[in-house]
Amino acid sequence: MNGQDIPLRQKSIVLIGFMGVGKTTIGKEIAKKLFRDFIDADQEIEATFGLPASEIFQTYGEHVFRQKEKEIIQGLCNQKLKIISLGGGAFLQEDIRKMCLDKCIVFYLDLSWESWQDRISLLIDSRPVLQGKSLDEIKALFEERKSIYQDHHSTVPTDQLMIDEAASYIVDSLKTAWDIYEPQK
Ligand SMILES: Nc1ncnc2c1ncn2[C@@H]1O[C@H](COP(=O)(O)OP(=O)(O)OP(=O)(O)O)[C@@H](O)[C@H]1O
Ligand SMILES: O=C(O)C1=C[C@@H](O)[C@@H](O)[C@H](O)C1
Ligand SMILES: [Mg+2]
Repeated sequence: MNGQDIPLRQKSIVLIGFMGVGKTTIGKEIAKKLFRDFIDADQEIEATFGLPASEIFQTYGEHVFRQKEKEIIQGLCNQKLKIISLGGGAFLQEDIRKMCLDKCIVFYLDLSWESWQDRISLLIDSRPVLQGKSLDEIKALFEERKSIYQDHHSTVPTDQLMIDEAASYIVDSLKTAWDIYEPQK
């Protein structure tokens, strides 16, 4: 099915952004508020290999992780009414960007470097892409990755928002868009 054949109200919601901006945490809250299922692409990949992402990287290499990531996200994009959190590097792949933008509604969670740094201790052990990097190298990656997130439908400035507030912001903007573009009779 092409994206234009899916009613806006039924399109799955995709969250993108750098590691640790809150895609998984906020995604779960959105799912509760909209009574939809939540799916985390990273967790699906990890379940396929029976290994955490860091061990998939170590054992098979990043390219195997990325290949599986594309397959999994393709399957997820073909499902309606889901809330989907992508891994921070998923939008590096043009095919993934295209699929998500065509079939789903894509929200970019935008967090400043200053706020992101406060979370680093929560992330460093479980995100292979951060391991062995200095703070300057991580900052360079953070800045470089911004360009891949520029393809999206809506931005959520998350710096000043608690988890529940960010989820409400997304739900409210969805409801506004649904009412404008697909008013219920
Ligand atoms: N708006 C927020 N305010 C404060 N803390 C937050 C917020 N959003 C997320 N967090 C915290 O930041 C940490 C990282 O969040 P989360 O795992 O949801 O990020 P992610 O975007 O899914 O990362 P990844 O791409 O690596 O999977 C968690 O400990 C979470 O509780
Ligand atoms: O930013 C990245 O490249 C990654 C982010 C995580 O969500 C995982 O998808 C994996 O650790 C790679
Ligand atoms: Mg996550």
